[in-house]
Amino acid sequence: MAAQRVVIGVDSSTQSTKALAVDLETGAVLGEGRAAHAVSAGAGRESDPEQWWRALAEAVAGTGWADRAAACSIAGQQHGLVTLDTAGRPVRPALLWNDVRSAPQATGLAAAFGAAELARRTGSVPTAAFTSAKWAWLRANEPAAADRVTAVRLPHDFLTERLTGEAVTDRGDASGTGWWGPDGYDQDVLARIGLDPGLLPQVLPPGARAGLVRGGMPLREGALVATGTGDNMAAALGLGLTPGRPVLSLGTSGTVYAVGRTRPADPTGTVAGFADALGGWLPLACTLNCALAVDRFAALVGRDREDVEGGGTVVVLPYLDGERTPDLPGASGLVHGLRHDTTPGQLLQAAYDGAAHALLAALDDVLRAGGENPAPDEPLLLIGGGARGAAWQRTVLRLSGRAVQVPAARELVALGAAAQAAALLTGEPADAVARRWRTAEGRVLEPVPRDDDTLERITSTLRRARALQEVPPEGR
Ligand SMILES: Nc1ncnc2c1ncn2[C@@H]1O[C@H](COP(=O)(O)OP(=O)(O)O)[C@@H](O)[C@H]1O
Ligand SMILES: O=C(CO)[C@@H](O)[C@H](O)COP(=O)(O)O
Repeated sequence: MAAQRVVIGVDSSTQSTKALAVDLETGAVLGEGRAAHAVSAGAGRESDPEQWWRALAEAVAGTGWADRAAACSIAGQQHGLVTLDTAGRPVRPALLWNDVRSAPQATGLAAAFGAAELARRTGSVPTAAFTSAKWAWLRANEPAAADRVTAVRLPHDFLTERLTGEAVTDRGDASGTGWWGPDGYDQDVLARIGLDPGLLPQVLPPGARAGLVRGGMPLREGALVATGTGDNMAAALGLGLTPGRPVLSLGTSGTVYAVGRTRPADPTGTVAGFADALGGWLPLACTLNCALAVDRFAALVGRDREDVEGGGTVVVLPYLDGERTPDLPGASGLVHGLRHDTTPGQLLQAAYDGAAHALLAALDDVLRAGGENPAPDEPLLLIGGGARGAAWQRTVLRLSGRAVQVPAARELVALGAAAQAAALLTGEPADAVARRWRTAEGRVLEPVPRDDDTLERITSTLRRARALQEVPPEGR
């Protein structure tokens, strides 16, 4: 009865699709598949949703269980604007979470409603990342394309709908649109950006079934499909996260978050007030430049990513994609404090430090926004591609001053999706499935004294460099 025992979880994230086939009882990973995505360069960040669909087929085939799994679920990068025509085909490439061209539209929305009022309504003050700003950008810059749109989806909704034929989403990913609040879609925000609510998917309750896999699909016909969710919400499920336990995720984006018991509404916009994929909240701060930006910096200085050196006073703000935390969408990379004796290894270490700085600074705000008390003794869970790197681990230990736990399980977003799929079969909450699978277990790295001098040097450089960084983003 193999079909009863195995579920597939998918992470369709910025750089790739990753799929895991997981044993329902034990959580053992039975097979893995992966396929890369292309992201546009230049002023914007776009990807073709058809490419995600092909990558999904390749990744699930790679698990070896696509034709036998009993249930599946798809998690995806948050916020992306997927626009479809009457045939369900993309009208244009998706505008991704790290496309900063929509910054003026985000500012316009905050000005129209008031930042505090938007935080009260939708949980968040929108930045360029939010789908509401992206739709407003499309309306302003490509009105003919916007007029052809008959359905608006998030990346994971698009893939779930292709599999099932059902136009549905979940509260976690919906909370990153900027047009969803506790009472459902916010009609005033939608009216302001000129988006017909009839174009949006239905928000299903936590634990609901999205539908069944249709015939002719890359997964077994009739397999159950869970709602899926945003990648950060899925990782929270995948860790079996309980309230107040902080997570730092080092991927293309850097994120810091914790499950909260109270609904966040940070009027400063540093903490996004997301919902989780269950009934709670997931306050989160996100940077645009994390592991990918540091790797790019390593290539620039001609070093392997682990080839770092301590010492020196150079500061790097690695804002290669603009930045979201702090909200400087037009910012660019900046090196300050170079001396004759600065080494390439010190420059690279400074890039790690500059990438970690804002995330760690936001950690306590994230906890407070969810109604939790900061608990400095609680080990920080470290996940995402960067969590495997020794230089990243040492950087986080040194700049946080706290213990760090690195789960042995690697693909926590895909595991969270798998837990959501498993929950459809067993009736358990998805986070309880993940705790039963012991997914968060892993090495705990002992704390070291916090390097306050480095943190202060970065804070001070950031403050003095504001005139250079507070510029409009390139592009329309
Ligand atoms: N062993 C490693 N050590 C340090 N960094 C790594 C390692 N493997 C991957 N990375 C970094 O992780 C990034 C991918 O992270 P991941 O969380 O998979 O990305 P995504 O944002 O697409 O979800 C890569 O761009 C790379 O910078
Ligand atoms: O925008 C956010 C969170 O608000 C990002 O975290 C995206 O969800 C993309 O994630 P990765 O592809 O880097 O995992």
